[in-house]
Amino acid sequence: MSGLINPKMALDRYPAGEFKGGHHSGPEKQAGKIQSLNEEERAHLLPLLRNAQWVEVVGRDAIYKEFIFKDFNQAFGFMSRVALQAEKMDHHPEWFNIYNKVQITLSTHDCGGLSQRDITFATFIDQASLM
Ligand SMILES: C[C@H](O)[C@H](O)[C@H]1CNC2=NC(N)=NC(=O)C2=N1
Repeated sequence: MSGLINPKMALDRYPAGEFKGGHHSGPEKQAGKIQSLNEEERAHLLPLLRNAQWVEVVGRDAIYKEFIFKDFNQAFGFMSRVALQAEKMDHHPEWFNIYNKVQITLSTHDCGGLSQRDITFATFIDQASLM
């Protein structure tokens, strides 16, 4: 699938929790509360996501992408990889699966919108869809 997020580019620019040039140690570190992405971060990161076929959800600060696999087995293998990573990150997708199709929406409930975690997770999800 062309245009996948280049994980290096996305994470180099904003490794999870560290935003160079920000006013604080990192968007997620302020007072332990996760911060939603600011305008500057969005300006840099959202084009990368759009390039990888993620779309912004209308009426919600969230991103969405649909994945289609050869069959259910492949789809479920993908979902298993994503589920394990979700547990590892303590960051979970909103998703729907019908046979070989997996629809994923990402947003951070703790801040009511997109955070760096969603970017990091989307990058992982794109990689996991290639395996
Ligand atoms: C208690 C638990 O750590 C929190 O509820 C975690 C779990 N997984 C999560 N997943 C997502 N997408 N957003 C969150 O804010 C979130 N918070």
